[in-house]
Amino acid sequence: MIPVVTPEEMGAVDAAAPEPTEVLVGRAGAATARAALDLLGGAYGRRVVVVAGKGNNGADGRAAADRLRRRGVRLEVLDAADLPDHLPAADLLVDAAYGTGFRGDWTPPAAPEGAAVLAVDVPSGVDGLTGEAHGRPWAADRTVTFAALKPGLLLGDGPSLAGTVEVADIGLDVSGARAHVVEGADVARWLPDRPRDAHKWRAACWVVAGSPGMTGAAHLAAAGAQRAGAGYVRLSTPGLAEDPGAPTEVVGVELPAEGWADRVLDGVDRIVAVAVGPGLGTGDAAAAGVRALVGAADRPPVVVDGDGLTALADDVDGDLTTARARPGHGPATGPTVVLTPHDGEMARLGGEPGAPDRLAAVRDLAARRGAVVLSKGSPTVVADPDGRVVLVTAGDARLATAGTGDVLTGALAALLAQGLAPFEAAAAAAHLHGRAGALAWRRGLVAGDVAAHLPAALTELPED
Ligand SMILES: NC(=O)C1=CN([C@@H]2O[C@H](COP(=O)(O)OP(=O)(O)OC[C@H]3O[C@@H](n4cnc5c(N)ncnc54)[C@H](OP(=O)(O)O)[C@@H]3O)[C@@H](O)[C@H]2O)[C@@H](O)CC1
Ligand SMILES: [K+]
Repeated sequence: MIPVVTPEEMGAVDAAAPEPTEVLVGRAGAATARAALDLLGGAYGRRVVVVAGKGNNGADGRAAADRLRRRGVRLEVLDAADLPDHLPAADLLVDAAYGTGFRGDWTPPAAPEGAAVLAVDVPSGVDGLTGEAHGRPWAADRTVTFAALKPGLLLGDGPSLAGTVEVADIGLDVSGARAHVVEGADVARWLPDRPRDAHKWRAACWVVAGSPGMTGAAHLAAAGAQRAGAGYVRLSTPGLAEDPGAPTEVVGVELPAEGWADRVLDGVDRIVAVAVGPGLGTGDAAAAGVRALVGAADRPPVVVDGDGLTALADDVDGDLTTARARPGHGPATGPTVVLTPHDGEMARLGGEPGAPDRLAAVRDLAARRGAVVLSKGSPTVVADPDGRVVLVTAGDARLATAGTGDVLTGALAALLAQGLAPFEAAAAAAHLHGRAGALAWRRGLVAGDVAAHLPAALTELPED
């Protein structure tokens, strides 16, 4: 996992560093110079303009300039506070105006025509916490950031202005980071090896979703569970007797339209995880069923999505979502519920979509609900009530198509059923789901394709 540290947290890391700032600035300058040389494809005779501010970000840029000059690069260092209307011609512009200490607005003259842009730590003008661009920052081809990623490189305008982001180690200890970006190697580590005596019940899950006449979401959730490695998928749509459209290998079990939660709880003996909510409808019976199931003391771990989340809207303090899973089912401690809201559902749950500090907003909701919260978006953010946060950058705009959320819900249930703890299951599901979308077609993608590509996403994981 790649650590993500807010500007404020970075200040504390910096204050705790045993080395003086000049030493850190020297290393930051060296890393910047290396990235510059890489972008330039050489040194001698290349023209580089460094725009440097008066803080440490500017100091990093000046330190890089010294190194580059010694390599024969033709350098001009310009003061960010006193820029000409037109910047001199250059092969590379190094943006070291402002870093995490930026405030206000930054509307510099245009970058020299044809010059590559290298941002130091964060593109100047981009808020290191929120990713919001203030003014008209230069769009970088590459950003070299120090010690850890900053949220502002991953959120808001950050990703489109930062270009390719590289984290340079400058000797700071970021082991206390509370947020991380998930990588394939993490997911590989979390997934259990398939045991030799694997039998279908080992990773059995039950999808309770859909409503009579509206079975698409249920089918997609079931397919997501199948393709993310569930050994057995049971599917029930309350009030629906026959479901000829369900995926072939799914085992249909009939549930009454009302009072179905008791029937589920009676039948979960060998079921390791339950998914509830997609397409269930917002009628009273559906909502009562969700509440009874989620609030039951003896249920397996459960992932709640879609209409299931609406049913939990009033459970503000998490009385239902903190119900303990029964012994032997799910983790002995920690949360046993995963909530997977998009922004609208997040607001319904009392969360704050669009909050400037998105990581804190998701973390707060998880703490209040006593549940893992997976906030869908770009990136997807997963928080545990204990304060841990991961960002999943694997997905892209292609996933913003109807039904992909249902696939994610099913995949998440399958990972819970394979024994992952809720936080890791949510992070892994979001990663695999994002990769499945990326591995599928560039255009014309439908949700079923995402499910169909989950095995490819699992297969491409590095060997643990
Ligand atoms: N963390 C670490 O451990 C390490 C961090 N390092 C580096 O330090 C960077 C953070 O440095 P920093 O704190 O000095 O802040 P920085 O971004 O240079 O800006 C603050 C200065 O700019 C000014 N200023 C701001 N906005 C302005 C505006 N719109 N227009 C005009 N002026 C404006 C502001 O002025 P003031 O508010 O004081 O008036 C202040 O003087 C970080 O991003 C990384 O690159 C590494 O060197 C090594 C280890
Ligand atoms: K910068």
